[in-house]
Amino acid sequence: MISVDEYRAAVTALLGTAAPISLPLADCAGLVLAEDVRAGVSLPPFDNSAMDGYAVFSADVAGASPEHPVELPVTEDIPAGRTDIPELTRGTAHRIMTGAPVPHGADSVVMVEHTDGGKEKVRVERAAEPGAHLRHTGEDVREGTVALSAGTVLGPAQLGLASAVGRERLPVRRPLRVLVVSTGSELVVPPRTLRQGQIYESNSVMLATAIRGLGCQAEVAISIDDVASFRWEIEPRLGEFDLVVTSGGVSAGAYEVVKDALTGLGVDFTKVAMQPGGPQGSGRWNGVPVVSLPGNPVSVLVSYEVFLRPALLSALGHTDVDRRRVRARLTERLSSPRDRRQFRRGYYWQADGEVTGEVGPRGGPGSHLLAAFTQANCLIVLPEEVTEAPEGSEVDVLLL
Ligand SMILES: Nc1nc2c(c(=O)[nH]1)N[C@H]1C(S)=C(S)[C@@H](COP(=O)(O)OP(=O)(O)OC[C@H]3O[C@@H](n4cnc5c(N)ncnc54)[C@H](O)[C@@H]3O)O[C@H]1N2
Ligand code: MOO
Repeated sequence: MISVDEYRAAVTALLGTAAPISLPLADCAGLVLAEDVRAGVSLPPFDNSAMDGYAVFSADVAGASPEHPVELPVTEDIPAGRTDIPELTRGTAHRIMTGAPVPHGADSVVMVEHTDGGKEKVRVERAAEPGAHLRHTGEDVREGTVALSAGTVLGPAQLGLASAVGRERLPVRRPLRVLVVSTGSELVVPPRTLRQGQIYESNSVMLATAIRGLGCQAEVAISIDDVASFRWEIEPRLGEFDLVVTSGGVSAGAYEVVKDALTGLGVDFTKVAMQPGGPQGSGRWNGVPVVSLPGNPVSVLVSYEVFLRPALLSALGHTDVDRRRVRARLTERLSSPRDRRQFRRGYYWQADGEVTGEVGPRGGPGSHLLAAFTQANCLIVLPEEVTEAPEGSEVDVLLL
């Protein structure tokens, strides 16, 4: 039997780190930048106005007030997008809009609200400090400096900045292409009619959803419990994928299709000291990483959380791969098998003003209780040495 931490490290090492690839910004959401990105332009690229109003030389409107307005001729109109930059002559004003380039010779902008809004000539009713309402070249980012550093997770702000400094594509860690294989002769896909002894398939939906949620690609295949047909269906497709994740067929029965098909081909099957999710397999099949999870749906999701999610995040270049861990008081007594780390589905909440939250189990320990998982927002972690956790005791909780 291998420990949870050892097995998690083995799966993370198996997946390694994805190579960099250049992708259009629209395909980069949630991915991790593989190299530093330097700004192709300064931000702002030119001195520009922060307000709609009039560009002036501040000394020309010194002392202006509603009682003693200063009148200036308006000699230019500068909307945003005007590409020539005219010069402001002392004693005149240019009408200017937010984001438009500030003319040479102007050192401030008077908001339109502090004028009569005139087009030919303008009455300025308030003095302007030098520099008022000006946004300076490079105030946000200087051309040539690192705007986004390698390892940055690309969300809306980061992708917006990439576009603002002139990038159309970015070097990112390539999202893994994952083949999710559900095994079991009892499996039927909705809306086909169930016969006695059959069940509707759910593992591939869970895994593909979770994997896609990280920014990876997932395709799904379903195999019956027959070694020859499992190999025949999956082996020719291995070259299309960076990872194969199977579920089912790994424990001790007479028809363990995944274990029987892949033992001796580079995939090792073992027991991990946890519950659920004890029976696991991992290795390479024709060089392609394979992670084989047990078939029970709750075991699948818990195995995903404990092993696959951190390994996939790490492969994608993330450094923060762990769920947030908090301490919480148990609302009821829980028991756990000796020498196994137990992960129970739970609901965590923290009352206003309380330092420590509370957590209650959702459903029992059974790894077939998928409906209870849908009521959970966390996993309660009962360590290997714990067999009893009394009501009111503090436990570790992983927030999902
Ligand atoms: N004698 C032993 N029996 C079992 C052991 C053991 O150590 N000794 N371990 C148990 C544990 S723990 C688990 S977990 C399961 C794992 O078994 P398998 O990985 O071989 O999974 P299956 O037998 O194929 O399926 C288990 C269960 O899950 C259902 N299932 C499978 N795939 C799907 C799917 N895609 N969608 C929905 N449900 C699925 C399947 O019908 C079974 O009910 O073994 C225990 N037995
Ligand atoms: O390990 Mo099994 O996953 O307990 O149900």
